[in-house]
Amino acid sequence: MAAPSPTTTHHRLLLPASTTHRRAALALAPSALRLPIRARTAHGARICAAAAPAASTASPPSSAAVAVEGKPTVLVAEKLGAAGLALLREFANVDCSYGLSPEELRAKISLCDALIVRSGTKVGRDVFEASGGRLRVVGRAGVGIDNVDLAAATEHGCLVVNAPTANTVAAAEHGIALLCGMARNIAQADASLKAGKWARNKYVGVSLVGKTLAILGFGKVGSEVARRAKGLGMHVIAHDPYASADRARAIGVELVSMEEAMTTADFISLHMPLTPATNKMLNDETFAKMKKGVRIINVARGGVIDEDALVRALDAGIVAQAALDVFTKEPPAADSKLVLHENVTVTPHLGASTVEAQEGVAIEIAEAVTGALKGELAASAVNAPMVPAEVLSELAPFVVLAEKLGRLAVQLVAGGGGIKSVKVTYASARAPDDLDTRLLRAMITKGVIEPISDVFVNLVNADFTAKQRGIRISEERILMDGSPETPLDYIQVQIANVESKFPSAISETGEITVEGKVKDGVPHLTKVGAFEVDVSMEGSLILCRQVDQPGMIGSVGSVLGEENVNVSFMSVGRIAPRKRAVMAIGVDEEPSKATLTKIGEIPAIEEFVFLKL
Ligand SMILES: NC(=O)c1ccc[n+]([C@@H]2O[C@H](COP(=O)([O-])OP(=O)(O)OC[C@H]3O[C@@H](n4cnc5c(N)ncnc54)[C@H](O)[C@@H]3O)[C@@H](O)[C@H]2O)c1
Ligand SMILES: O=C(O)[C@H](O)COP(=O)(O)O
Repeated sequence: MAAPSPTTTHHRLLLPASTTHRRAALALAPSALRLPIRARTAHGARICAAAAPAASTASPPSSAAVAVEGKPTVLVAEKLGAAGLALLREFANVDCSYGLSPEELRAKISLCDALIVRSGTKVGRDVFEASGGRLRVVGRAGVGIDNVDLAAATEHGCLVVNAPTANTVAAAEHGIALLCGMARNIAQADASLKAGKWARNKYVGVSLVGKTLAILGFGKVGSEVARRAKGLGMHVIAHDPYASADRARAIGVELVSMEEAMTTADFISLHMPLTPATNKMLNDETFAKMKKGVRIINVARGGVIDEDALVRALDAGIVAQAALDVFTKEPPAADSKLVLHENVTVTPHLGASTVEAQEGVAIEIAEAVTGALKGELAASAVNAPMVPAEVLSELAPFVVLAEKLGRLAVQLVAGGGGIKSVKVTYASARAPDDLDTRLLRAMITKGVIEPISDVFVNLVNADFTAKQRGIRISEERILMDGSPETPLDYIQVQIANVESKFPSAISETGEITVEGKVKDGVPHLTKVGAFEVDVSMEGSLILCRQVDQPGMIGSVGSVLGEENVNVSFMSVGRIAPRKRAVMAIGVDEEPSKATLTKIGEIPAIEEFVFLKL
């Protein structure tokens, strides 16, 4: 007979919480998904689950203005609009500390639940390490997240959200301003006149009408620039490997190859993110292909241009002029040849800097950060899978089932450290491409890993954590007959190549197997090994394998009754009458070791296990 081995588990939250607040968090606990969602779908945004408790008790930084006990602490490291700050203050202790050195940021961060930055603060691995696990959300008040180490954030289970829409128009307007200003030498002529000169012949410009503008990166800003340039009478083409040709056509823009963009454009405007693939995308080789006298505008990121190569192209006359808002190093060196070049117009990263955009960005990021801290769903998560709101809402009960099945399966393993392979089977009448299982997989992973480790698993770090522990999570679909209205018929979780402390949980094919369904919105355990049972998955569970004979329910029930342990449900699954059976008993209270030993001593009971759901 297997020795009783109660497994103690804590229901943890999707995002790390301070230990002292786990109790508060429990109130939120099905928590992982609190619906309805603060809808951002008006922007066409998709939504991803992130959850956490609303509070943390660690002392807030001394500089937080009114530090209220029990509220989370948000460090705002760069200037943020007043409306956003007001929203944050309704919910959190807000510490506005602008211009921190990297050392100061590292020193403060372990006292903060969330950090809000713009492009001027580098949030590297050192910051996540220094946070000691407390930092749960990084909010980028703007679009570009190249200053945040996303891999490190993910590894630390920290959600990164941005404000992707509020500064689009401002950036596009700045791009157009630079385009027009450069074509007519506005900045140079202004400086010349202020220096006492009247140089009418020197500053003859070029016209825009009829000229070809190539937009590289046809996303939000790129397409707004295109619309405006069309209004100026320009012929607009765009290169973007991921953009839809239909969307481009709808605004009269032709999508072309990089080669065609390089060789035909009179003006080139850059609007792609800085990634390893776009780093130094304009370089000696690409400048050599351009039309002589091309003009370049960059309001994206400095790093997408090889700046030394641009100086060479300007000196060689390949590039007639450049207008730059962004630089590889910001601020650039005072003696930067590029900045000081007479054919270059510069602004100090002002693309997003309009009053309207900054208020919008501040509100957008404050909503995203407070929502994530409250355990709501982040529409603008950048390091977690995005799941559409409607999908989340229908999957919500299956998410709870998924975590409980994972939690149950791992407790059945005799010594959990050796788990290498978890197989999940989803039985559904839906076509495979009509069922998004990423969230379910993350929750099963959470259920499997948390009881056997100290790590917090959430939607952000589930896949990473499983990989790091050498656990392969594989998924399989079974196509059922029936109505595709319900997303899933059942979920099965199997753990292969392990021994079980309840050997009856091992199926004919050799894996620990548990299966469950959602009935009336409640998760039910419907199969253990080869035995069919039907118990709702709440509280704790005793599984017994016994000889199927009369009086077993009464015998176990009376042992539990002697200790005043309330039985909430019972179900018996048997292979055949009077042969082996598995009895699943739900209990409201945790029985003492002595009581569990007494159950084990009932003669017909061959093995049993106590499990926490
Ligand atoms: N100067 C500023 O103050 C300012 C303000 C806002 C945005 N930005 C920057 O502008 C850029 C664009 O912002 P957005 O909001 O339009 O982003 P976005 O994600 O909507 O658009 C970026 C586009 O670039 C495309 N792209 C990716 N790789 C590419 C490649 N190799 N070649 C061509 N296209 C590629 C993507 O498919 C996408 O369509 C970002 O770098 C952002 O940080 C700067
Ligand atoms: O990526 C962005 O949103 C822009 O570059 C704006 O950056 P900022 O918030 O530092 O102005």
